[in-house]
Amino acid sequence: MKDNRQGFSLKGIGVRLTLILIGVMGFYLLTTWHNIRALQEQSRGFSVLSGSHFERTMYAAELSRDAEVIAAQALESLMGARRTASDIPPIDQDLLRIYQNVRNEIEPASELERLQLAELDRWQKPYFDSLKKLADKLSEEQSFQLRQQEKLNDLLARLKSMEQGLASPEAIDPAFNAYALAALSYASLALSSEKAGQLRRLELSAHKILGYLKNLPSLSPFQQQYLSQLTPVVSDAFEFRRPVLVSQRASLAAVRQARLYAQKLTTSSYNYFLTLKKTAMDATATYQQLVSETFRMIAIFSVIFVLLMVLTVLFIREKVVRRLDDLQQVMHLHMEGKHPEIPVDGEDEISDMGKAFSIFVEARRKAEQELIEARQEAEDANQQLKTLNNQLQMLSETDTLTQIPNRRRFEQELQTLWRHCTRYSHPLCLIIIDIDNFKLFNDRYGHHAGDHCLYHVAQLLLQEMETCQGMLARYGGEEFVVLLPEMDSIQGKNVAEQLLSAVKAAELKHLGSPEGIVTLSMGIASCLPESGTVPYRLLQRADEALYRAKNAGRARVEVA
Ligand SMILES: Nc1nc2c(ncn2[C@@H]2O[C@H](COP(=O)(O)OP(=O)(O)OP(=O)(O)O)[C@@H](O)[C@H]2O)c(=O)[nH]1
Repeated sequence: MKDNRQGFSLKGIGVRLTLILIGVMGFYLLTTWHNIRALQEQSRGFSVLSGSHFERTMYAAELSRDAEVIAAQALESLMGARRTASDIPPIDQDLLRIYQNVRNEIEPASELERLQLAELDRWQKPYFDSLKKLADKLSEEQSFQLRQQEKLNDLLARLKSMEQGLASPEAIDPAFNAYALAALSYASLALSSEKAGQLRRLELSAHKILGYLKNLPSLSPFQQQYLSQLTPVVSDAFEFRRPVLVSQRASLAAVRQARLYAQKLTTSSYNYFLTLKKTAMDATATYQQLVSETFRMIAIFSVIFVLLMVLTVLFIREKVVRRLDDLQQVMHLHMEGKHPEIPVDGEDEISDMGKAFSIFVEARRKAEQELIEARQEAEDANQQLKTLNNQLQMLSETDTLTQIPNRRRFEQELQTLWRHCTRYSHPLCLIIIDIDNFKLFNDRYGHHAGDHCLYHVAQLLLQEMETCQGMLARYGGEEFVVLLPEMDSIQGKNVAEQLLSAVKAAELKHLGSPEGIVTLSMGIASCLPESGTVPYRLLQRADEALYRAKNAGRARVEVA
């Protein structure tokens, strides 16, 4: 059995639609996969950004802040040391530890970061060493100040005592008193002096006054004793202040050193912070770019997807639905008997349907054509049969020799006219015609000539009968008969005379006849047929009339 199913072909509408749908679905899966990957990439980037860049940036910020706090605390310590010897806050060891912990958390992520962390580490040790040195210095200064406090109190008491000494009754020289008071003032100013140069200038001034007082010409015993006490007090004041200034200068230098390192450290950590911040900003920009790219791709894919779907719908509408509608319409029109052109374009299932329908229509058209032709042939055969039947009928009712109705036909017509005239009470006239001396004609001219004569006479009679309504037939042998419906004997006789004259006028040669030509004898009879009667009597009467015409000499008409 033949398998009519089509194999795999790209021209098939089903295969094409399937491929299109697979393509659209594949595109959809591809774009979805791409978007998922992009989102995963963005998610990972964002995790790195938040988990690494921002964390390390925060560490860098903490580092910078810790360095600043430690530096500020060191300054605070210094200020406290200058205010009072008992009020020096210690440098917070926790901050140092925290700073170190934060630093340990940071690992460089690039060459630039590594260099910046190296710079940070470069200043880290000197900075903390300087802080330690500062702390030691401040501690040392604290103990130094505690030791100096007693000396200071003693010195202040001695200065006060010397000042009070000038108010005794023995201090009567105002100039001496003024110079001594000036020397005491310089000594007092030395105790609050902040700079070594200033201290030296005050000391020079004080020693100049003391030299002047010693060189006075007439010093009283009181004045000599007072001067011997004043000179060590003034010298002690300057000797006391000098180490204090040295100690303060050393502390200040330690603070400046710590401050310098702090500045270096904070600058390094701030630079590192700026680098990490830039890295984080770059990562954020990259992330934003990825997001923008994803949105752009999604928008492009969506537009392409929508376009593909629209094209698919248009393709289905144009290549399937419209063609199916057209084919359906054409099929309906064919079913209604119209014959529009069947669409068979393409090589897919629909065009195959059109071709199959076209083959069916063509087969049907051929079948109908064959049916029509068969019908036509049948009709032709029928017509032919009818003609043959008619011819047969004619032959069966026509005399072969004379080509006029034979006796059988005559008798049928006689029965018909008999009934007709009976019904309508019309007369019916009958003429029997006999060729005179025909035996002699045969004998003289031969039977064949006799046949020809019979034919000739019949045709002459037939020709004459065209002018009147009636029927001519060969009754048998050389006898003819004429039926004249609705005619009486008189009218019948006129017709008979007319027939007689016509044959006579033809002058058919018959040397056996007294007149030398073919003549006719006729017997006429007519009647009003009645119901229940038969025409036999009418025939008999016409025959009797013919007999009389023969006996009367032939070539004449006799009426019954
Ligand atoms: N040639 C030919 N002769 C026929 C035909 N039928 C009859 N006859 C002849 O017609 C003749 C009739 O002769 P008859 O009956 O004696 O009559 P007749 O000779 O005509 O004499 P009347 O009738 O008395 O005038 C016969 O000789 C028949 O042979 C026919 O079909 N052909």
